[in-house]
Amino acid sequence: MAIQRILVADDEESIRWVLSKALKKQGFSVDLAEDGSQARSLAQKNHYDLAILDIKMPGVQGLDLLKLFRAESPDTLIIIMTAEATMENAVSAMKHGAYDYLTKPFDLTALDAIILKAEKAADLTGKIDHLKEELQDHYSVGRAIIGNSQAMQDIYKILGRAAGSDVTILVTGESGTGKELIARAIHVNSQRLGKPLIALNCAAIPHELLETELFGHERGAFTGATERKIGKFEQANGGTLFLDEIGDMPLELQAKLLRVLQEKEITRTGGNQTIQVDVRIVAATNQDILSRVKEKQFREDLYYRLNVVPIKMPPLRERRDDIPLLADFFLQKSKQDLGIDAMEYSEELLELFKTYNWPGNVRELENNIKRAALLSPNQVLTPLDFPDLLEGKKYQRQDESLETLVAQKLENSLSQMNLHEMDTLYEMVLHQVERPLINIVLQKTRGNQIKAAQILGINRNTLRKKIKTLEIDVKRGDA
Ligand SMILES: Nc1ncnc2c1ncn2[C@@H]1O[C@H](COP(=O)(O)OP(=O)(O)OP(=O)(O)O)[C@@H](O)[C@H]1O
Repeated sequence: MAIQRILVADDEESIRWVLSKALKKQGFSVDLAEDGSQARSLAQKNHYDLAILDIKMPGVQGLDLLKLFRAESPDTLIIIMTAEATMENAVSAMKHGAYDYLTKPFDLTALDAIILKAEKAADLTGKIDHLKEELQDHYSVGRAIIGNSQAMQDIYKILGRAAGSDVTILVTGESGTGKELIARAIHVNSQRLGKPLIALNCAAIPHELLETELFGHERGAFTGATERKIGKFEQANGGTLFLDEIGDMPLELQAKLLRVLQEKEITRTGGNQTIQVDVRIVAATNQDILSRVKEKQFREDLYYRLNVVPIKMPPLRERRDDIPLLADFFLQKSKQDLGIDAMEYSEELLELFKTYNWPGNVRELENNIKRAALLSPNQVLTPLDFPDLLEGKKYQRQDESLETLVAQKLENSLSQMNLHEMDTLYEMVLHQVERPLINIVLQKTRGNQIKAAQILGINRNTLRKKIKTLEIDVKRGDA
């Protein structure tokens, strides 16, 4: 990751002008903000490799911007500009994670020296990130596929036969049946292991951006293309490209994809150079792709080009034999993640698992088990720990719902208070709910705040603030 895009925020026009000129001359792309609020909205829209922020600005101050960057874009390097070289300023900037600071007035050689140092740091960070990704890739690409049912064994056979060659594979099946897992297994079992496995979800990206996402673009290819972008095809060169939800690809792009697959070369948008690519394609869809072909929404020629080897993932309800194995696997995983030793299923629950319909397939089973392991105070999990499944089966006992329990408790407590004398009731009640909630989750995660924030679905910083204001003892996990 070299430095390409820089944000300069200063309310003095002359400083903006000098910095912008000097930085652009060195080939950087530069955005300017004349106050803190403008800087903040630019930072929310774009990613900056480096931000040079004045410490004192109207609107949001430089140090607050610095904190914002640290929280939302931690890899952006920050240089703070201060008018006076007071120690408080410098210390405060560095303490909050600034990369360096400049004292005004500065000459451009001081700026050059800092930029050069920052470039080296960015380069190093890029290398470390790359190594981390490689390591992560190595350990996560080959995630275990669980299942011994006949249906899964048939799939393993096809996988074994087809993975080693470069044939294109089309994986179909309902959502949550493990299509992405299969794509990873294909990559891991091919000669392309060690090369990139790049995934693109065609449904998650707006149609108009999909083309440049796949093939990249040159700088200046269209308004807003301030930098060259390398597309997924080039990123996957030598490896595998997993095109998820291929059924959602717009027709014009299908034609282009077909050409690329035949010619094995791409052209970046706005460019005229053809680039050779050696990429193995695994595509997946949860739609009935043949009906899309009949409706002329999916090109027949592309369908045949992708569907050289079809793999159809069976829904979980059609391979119920695998349910106990999967349930065990996910419970072990949750116990490990949460640091719990003892927890098991009741017979009744296993029966419910086997008879439930699982419209969300393996993903639904996995998520339900994770949630129950986290929230249940019991060592033996029963159907009551799985309200979603009971709701699905329509025999949930209303009086067990959390809301009803809280309402009863609240009514009891409030009846013993003189409400007319209260002035912070709302806050007091919220604290009393928040404190035990955060405590329980912290206990389950053994004080790991990153995991706890993830489980609660709140920002790490928000959790940190709450721990402070609610005076929760993190080590012990109680107040
Ligand atoms: N056989 C399996 N063994 C272990 N875990 C599985 C299995 N099948 C699916 N999973 C897990 O279920 C979750 C969903 O799987 P995956 O994302 O591969 O499904 P998908 O079919 O690609 O879903 P979607 O169509 O919604 O993208 C993942 O967390 C995955 O690890």
